[in-house]
Amino acid sequence: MQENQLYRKIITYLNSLPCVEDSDFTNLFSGSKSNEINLILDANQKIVDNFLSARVTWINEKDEKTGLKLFVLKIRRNDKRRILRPYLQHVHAKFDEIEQRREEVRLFVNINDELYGNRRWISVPFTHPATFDTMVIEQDLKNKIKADLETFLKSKQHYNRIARIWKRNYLLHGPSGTGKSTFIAAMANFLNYDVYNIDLSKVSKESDLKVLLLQSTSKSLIVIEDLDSYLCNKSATLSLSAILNFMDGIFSCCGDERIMIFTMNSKDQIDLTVLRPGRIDHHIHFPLCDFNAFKSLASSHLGLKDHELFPQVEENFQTGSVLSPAEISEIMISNRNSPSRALKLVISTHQSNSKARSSNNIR
Ligand SMILES: Nc1ncnc2c1ncn2[C@@H]1O[C@H](COP(=O)(O)OP(=O)(O)OP(=O)(O)O)[C@@H](O)[C@H]1O
Repeated sequence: MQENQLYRKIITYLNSLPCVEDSDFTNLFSGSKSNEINLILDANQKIVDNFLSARVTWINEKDEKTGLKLFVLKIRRNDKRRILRPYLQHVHAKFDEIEQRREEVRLFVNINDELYGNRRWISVPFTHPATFDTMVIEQDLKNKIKADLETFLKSKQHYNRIARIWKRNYLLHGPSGTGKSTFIAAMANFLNYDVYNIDLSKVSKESDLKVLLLQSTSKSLIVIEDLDSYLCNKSATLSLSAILNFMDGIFSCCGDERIMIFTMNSKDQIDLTVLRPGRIDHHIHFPLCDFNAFKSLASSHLGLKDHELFPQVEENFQTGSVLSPAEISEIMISNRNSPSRALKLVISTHQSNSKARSSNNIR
């Protein structure tokens, strides 16, 4: 069942009121910063608000039979006509203000558990430190992506005018360990968007996929990782048409200002209908490490701008790229106290991977 967005807005609004501290039972939760404590309204509590000199009462209830949580709103009969609509508009506006101010990005994962009732997502604060600055990708490409995202953010009217849904779909493709997941984190931090990460193995039918979209919010990244392995898996439960509908069907238009991101190790085996514009608007390739990428990693991980072993590393890289940034990064992290050892290991790993690759090619 779809989560009632108005319910979410009202909870957020009420939890922001100073009078939440006056209720008899309030839950205390630690916030994303170490010294932050948030008060969250408990069940069956009454909150009294004032609006345009009228008293407004909210009671937080739970329906015993259905388990549904609901709010009862009480306004005096004489005030109702005068304040009901403006008051609800006020709640909407305050909610938008709170969302704008909210710095915390959250990571949502889909669940398939009766315990959570109708909820399809659970979330935790998203604290991944990646930024575009820390990513090792070509500077030109980085600038293009940032510009594309900035244009997207300012394009609400443009999308409206051309009758298109305000969303953009990205495909990140490249071998394992080249930074696709890290890039998603950098994108979320750049946009300050929540991340909804869909695990398709927990989705058994197309309607569940639609509910997941309906229960996600605007200003979000909707992510499906390793889509190629799902599409090539003969025992996958969702059909190709379910995935195509998800990518740009009618349900993908609920909520706007969204970015969908799909990752693949390779798009070679993928049906072209998956990749057509609208389903994928922007393709970004994540390659294995070349010498320039290696130098960026050496600078950020080892503080090296140059080293006597650099020419030898460069010579190795000229024979082709066989190491991912993840592999090089790991070598550098484990040997950060000895840059020379780190570089020697990069060279020897590169050589052994190259040998393994060419003997595989011969066979
Ligand atoms: N281009 C990159 N820039 C900076 N760090 C990178 C890059 N690529 C990989 N890394 C580092 O390597 C690790 C693994 O990267 P990541 O998980 O993003 O790769 P991936 O492409 O998503 O891999 P997979 O396809 O296996 O999921 C991360 O800790 C990340 O910091």
